[in-house]
Order: sequence, then C-alpha cells, then structure tokens
Amino acid sequence: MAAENPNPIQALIQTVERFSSCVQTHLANFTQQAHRPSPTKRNPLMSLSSSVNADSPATATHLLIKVFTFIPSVDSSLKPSAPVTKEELGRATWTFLHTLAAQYPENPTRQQKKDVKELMSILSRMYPCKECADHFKEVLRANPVMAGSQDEFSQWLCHVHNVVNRSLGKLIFPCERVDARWGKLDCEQRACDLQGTTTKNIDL
Ligand SMILES: Cc1cc2nc3c(=O)[nH]c(=O)nc-3n(C[C@H](O)[C@H](O)[C@H](O)COP(=O)(O)OP(=O)(O)OC[C@H]3O[C@@H](n4cnc5c(N)ncnc54)[C@H](O)[C@@H]3O)c2cc1C
Repeated sequence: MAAENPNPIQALIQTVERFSSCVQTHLANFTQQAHRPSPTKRNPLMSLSSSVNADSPATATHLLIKVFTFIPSVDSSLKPSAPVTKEELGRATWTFLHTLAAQYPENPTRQQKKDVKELMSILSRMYPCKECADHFKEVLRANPVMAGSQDEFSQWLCHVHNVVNRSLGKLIFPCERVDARWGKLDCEQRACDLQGTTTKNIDL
C-alpha cells in the first residue's frame, strides 16, 4: 500500500476528492428533483441557497458549505392569511349563486330542479356563518325555491337576496336588471354550459 501511495498527504487529497465528487453528484440529483415540476408537489418548501452545477469543479469544503446552508423558503401561499370576513364570504357566495342562476338551463331537468333545491337547503344548514344560515332557513321557509326555468330561478334568487338585503338595511336591487348584472361564465366553446342549456341567448 505504502509503495502504491507513498505520500500520506497525497492519499488524503485523493480521499477528499472522491468524497467531493460523491457529494457533488448527490447534490446535483437533489437539485434536479427539488426543481422538477410534479403534479402533486409543485412548490418545494426548501430550496438550495445557491445553485449547484455538477459540471463545475468544487472543493469538498465548498460543497459541504452548500449542503449545510439550506435556507427554508416557505411558499407565500402557505402563510396564514387574514380570516375571511362575513362580508367577503357573503359576496363570494352571492357571486356563485347568481352565476349559477345565470347559467341555469331554460328547460332544466327534474334532477337539476331537485339539485338547486337541495343546494339551497344545504346552504341553510351548512353556510359557515350560523346566524346567516339560521336567517336563510327562515327566508327559504317563507320563499320556497322556484327553479322551473332560468328566468324563474334568477328572479327568485334576486328576490331572496333582497330579503337578506332588507334585513341588513341595504339597498334593494332592481330585479329587472339581474341579467345585466350577472351573466354566464366567460367560457370557450360553451364548455361551462349545464346539461339542458339551449343555444338560445348565447352569442356564438
Ligand atoms: C345565503 C346568505 C345569507 C346571508 N345572511 C346574512 C346575515 O344573516 N347576516 C349578515 O350580516 N350577512 C349575511 N350574509 C352576507 C350579506 O348578504 C352580504 O353578502 C354582505 O353583507 C356583503 O354585502 P355587500 O353589500 O358587499 O353586497 P352583497 O349583498 O354581498 O351583494 C354582492 C353584489 O350583488 C349585487 N346584488 C345585490 N343585491 C342583489 C340582488 N337582490 N340580486 C342580484 N344581485 C344583487 C350587487 O351588485 C352587490 O354588489 C348572507 C349571505 C348569504 C349568501
């Protein structure tokens, strides 16, 4: 052994070089994996503090510094944001409901009529604001869902929204303008249409 490698410093240098090469390969693989887009994990929580180029020469020390200087870069979309207010939730829900009404078919199937009635009923039980849900239950009792056609459903919805508006001291919305305020989703090639939607009133 001593005859093959008489200089102990030389042997040490060779060992460090082998180790360096091994760490470099692992780091290069890790970097590629961390930056490879994946359908389930698009935003890695950790990233390397500086890029590692497998082709560039690097000393063992240099590489070890890179290994131990991971800086967690937490994806900003995962940071807790301010809680949603009752008003924001309300606006988002009314947007959903009026858009659904605008898109509701002229001639709904029996199932579609059943579905919107169930949706309203579930909303009155599961809406994530208890006082609103309880109030909406009363509103539904006094104003049973009418969903025989697109026009009937959107007018009914406008009316119940106005019942809620009145109870909150808000302005009453003129329901003859509901079609001007709320429209179908802007969706290419009618891909958002519900089953039973006719070509009537659709700009192609
Ligand atoms: C089912 C339900 C029950 C709710 N109950 C309560 C409650 O009990 N207490 C409470 O504090 N909040 C309640 N909210 C929230 C409340 O209705 C409002 O959403 C919230 O106060 C924000 O009001 P806003 O003035 O921004 O407009 P929103 O009432 O949210 O309306 C959004 C937009 O819809 C349009 N619009 C208004 N009225 C009509 C209408 N009649 N027809 C069509 N379009 C209209 C206007 O352009 C308006 O800007 C409820 C929400 C929902 C969805």
